[in-house]
Amino acid sequence: MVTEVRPPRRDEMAAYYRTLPFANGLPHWEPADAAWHGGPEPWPAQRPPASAEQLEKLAAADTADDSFHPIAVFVDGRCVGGSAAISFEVTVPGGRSAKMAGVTATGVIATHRRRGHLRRMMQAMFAAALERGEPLAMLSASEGSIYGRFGFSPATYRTRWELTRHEAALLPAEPDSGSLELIDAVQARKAWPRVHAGVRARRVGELSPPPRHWEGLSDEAVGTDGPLRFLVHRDRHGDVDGIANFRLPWSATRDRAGTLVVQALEATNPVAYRALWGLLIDFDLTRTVVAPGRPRDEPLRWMLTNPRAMRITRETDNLWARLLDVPRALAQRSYHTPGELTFSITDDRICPANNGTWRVTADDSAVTCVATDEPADLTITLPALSSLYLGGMSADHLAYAGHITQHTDGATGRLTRMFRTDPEPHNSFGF
Ligand SMILES: CC(=O)SCCNC(=O)CCNC(=O)[C@H](O)C(C)(C)COP(=O)(O)OP(=O)(O)OC[C@H]1O[C@@H](n2cnc3c(N)ncnc32)[C@H](O)[C@@H]1OP(=O)(O)O
Repeated sequence: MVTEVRPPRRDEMAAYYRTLPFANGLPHWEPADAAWHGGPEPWPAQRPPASAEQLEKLAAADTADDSFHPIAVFVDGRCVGGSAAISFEVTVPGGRSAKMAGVTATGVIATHRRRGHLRRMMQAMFAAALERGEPLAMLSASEGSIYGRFGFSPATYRTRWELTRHEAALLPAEPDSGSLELIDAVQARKAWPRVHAGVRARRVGELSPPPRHWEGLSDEAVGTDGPLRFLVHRDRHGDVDGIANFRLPWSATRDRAGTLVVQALEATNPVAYRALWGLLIDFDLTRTVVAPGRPRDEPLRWMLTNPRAMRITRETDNLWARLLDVPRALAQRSYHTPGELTFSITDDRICPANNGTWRVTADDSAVTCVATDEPADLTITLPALSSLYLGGMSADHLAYAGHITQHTDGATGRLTRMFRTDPEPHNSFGF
């Protein structure tokens, strides 16, 4: 038996896609419409297996895309598993962009599972990412028990919240000198990249949009979800500084009728943000507003006369991070308070160059992370350091759970103060 792990050739792309759940018509693990978006269907319709034409179209698009790096496992020449890394940039604390390998579309066919094929693909993807100069990898996990063993750990969270229209009103604020406008999908495809670029520059965890990311925006209705509608805010000069995508799904049942689903909302300043929400939470003929995929620390809460009107109805991990090159990744971000910290990593079996003792030094002008022979202030597991990287997780809690062992008094507190970011990291779309 000959096992090969390598990128699929162009003529092998259809076989590669067929190892992935989506191409086989297998159910998505997340009942997106029901659980996240509040749509009227209890479960999204089963998708049929992708047709040969669809796979061919996908192969043409993916092979033309330089940021898409597929990997596959072949056993005796037959493709039995696949995955891919997408080259992204992610905003890290301090506002710089770090190169990142986004691992996605992973599957091993049922007859070949638990033989180490995913492990082989991960190793190959990590090595290729390091060669491309990407010091970290990220993914969203289908099952929470799979990816910790590869060094991944939650780094951002997302929530779904609901609000009852008659319970919610905005606190008074200065009059808005800008304006709101409903636009169509063609205009939205132009407006989104500008607003997103402004938001991404300032939001830790936000990703660079992949090629063709905004092309999917359309005015057409999808099933009972109703068409996507687009609302923009313009500042007093007429420039778009905020945008929202929302739906008013049709429903046969009275308790679900009148729901407005905000699928995305971004603004580059609080005035635009407030104005967009102001209209959406008080939209005629609606009763409930549902917002999926939002940050845990949504500022809207603090703009309401009754903060309790906004109820979190779901929360889950979003991006899982994995540092591939610890010193390089840590030197790319900045730190909340200046300081110096020495820490050891001993548990990285896949990227053993990360094992050792490192000293990170941050002052107002520069950050360094170098190997050192000095005694370590603390020992931290690679997944825990990966969780802390974007600054949204609690070092105290990770220490409490045994992922950090302190050797010098006060070292965990220093880690907390240096690594923390405010607001929490968030990514507005996945991959
Ligand atoms: C980032 C994304 O793309 S999320 C989408 C992931 N894909 C899916 O969930 C589709 C359905 N699942 C599958 O196709 C496969 O089960 C995969 C891809 C998740 C795993 O592939 P496999 O080839 O079986 O994994 P592999 O044999 O390399 O397993 C490596 C380790 O992970 C463990 N593992 C793999 N899958 C799972 C799982 N679903 N739950 C718990 N542990 C798992 C194995 O037990 C093994 O553990 P060990 O290192 O302690 O021995």
